[in-house]
Amino acid sequence: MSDTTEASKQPYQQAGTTDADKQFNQGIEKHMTRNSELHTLTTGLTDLDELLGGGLQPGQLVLVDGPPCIGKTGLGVGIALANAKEGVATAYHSLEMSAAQLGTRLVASVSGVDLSRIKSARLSDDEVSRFQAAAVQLSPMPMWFVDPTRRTVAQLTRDACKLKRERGLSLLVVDHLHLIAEEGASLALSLEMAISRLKRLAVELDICIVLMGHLHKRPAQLHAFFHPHLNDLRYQSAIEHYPDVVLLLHRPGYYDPTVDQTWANIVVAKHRTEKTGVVSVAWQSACARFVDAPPPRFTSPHQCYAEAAY
Ligand SMILES: Nc1ncnc2c1ncn2[C@@H]1O[C@H](COP(=O)(O)OP(=O)(O)OP(=O)(O)O)[C@@H](O)[C@H]1O
Repeated sequence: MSDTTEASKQPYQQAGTTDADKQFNQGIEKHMTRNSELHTLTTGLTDLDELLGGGLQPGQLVLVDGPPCIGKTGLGVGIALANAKEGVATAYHSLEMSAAQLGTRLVASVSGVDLSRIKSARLSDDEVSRFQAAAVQLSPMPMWFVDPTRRTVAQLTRDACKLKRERGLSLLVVDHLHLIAEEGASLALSLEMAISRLKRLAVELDICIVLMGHLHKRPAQLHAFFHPHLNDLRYQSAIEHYPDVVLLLHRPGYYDPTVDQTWANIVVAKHRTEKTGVVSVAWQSACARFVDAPPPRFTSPHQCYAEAAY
């Protein structure tokens, strides 16, 4: 008798009995085991970690966006430091700063010493000891700076694979997207290709990639009073498809000198598996870092509206 019974000819089968169902159930079990083994990566910011469902995950591409000098590098350095401190193998690929400049940013971020005072070498005794303590804290951390002359995704991929193989890389910060060149492609195509390839790299190496971008297109006059949204970014199709998480930086004081200059918000504008929302943090300009902060005190009705409007 052939196996073409009535049941096997049905175009559908009872839920839970098909091969696809079995594969689905096995997939869920595997996913749950994997999740319990996953090492969540911190952002270094308590409320942000909470909103992100515990933090960032291996395999994720995280896009951090905002206008020039809003603090993208500050956030990237903070995420890299917070994880390297925990022993997470971390690489920082800055395409805009030398290793020495990046080193200065790291020391300022750890010590809280004013960046301009470090650069001018005019430090008080207290600052010298904080600087030295930060350097001692930094030296054993598993953090690598990637050669800033490596400017294509292919070069970046080779370096990341090597670091994964030799050092167990878990976190890669790429600062920033616009400086990655894809030869022979238009800017739009080059950026979309870079975003998609970095997503693939994150999955293939099972690492978290934090990518800084500047894809904002919103008119500046609105920025002080409203949080940025996902649809304020260019290259929507790439943004919709590839990053797992999109963080938008917003500092009302960036646009309006009359408001509290430390007040900053991080908008989780996209998250593939968690809810979106906004967290308030504090921006410390002198050492270019974000730190945890209590909820902001509203100093004008416009600022209240910015909170309520998201
Ligand atoms: N030497 C310094 N002294 C004082 N503030 C500084 C110094 N260096 C940086 N900052 C602060 O850090 C801000 C820039 O932060 P950051 O470099 O993280 O921004 P960004 O968004 O990464 O900039 P870009 O778009 O140029 O990459 C400046 O606007 C300033 O507030």
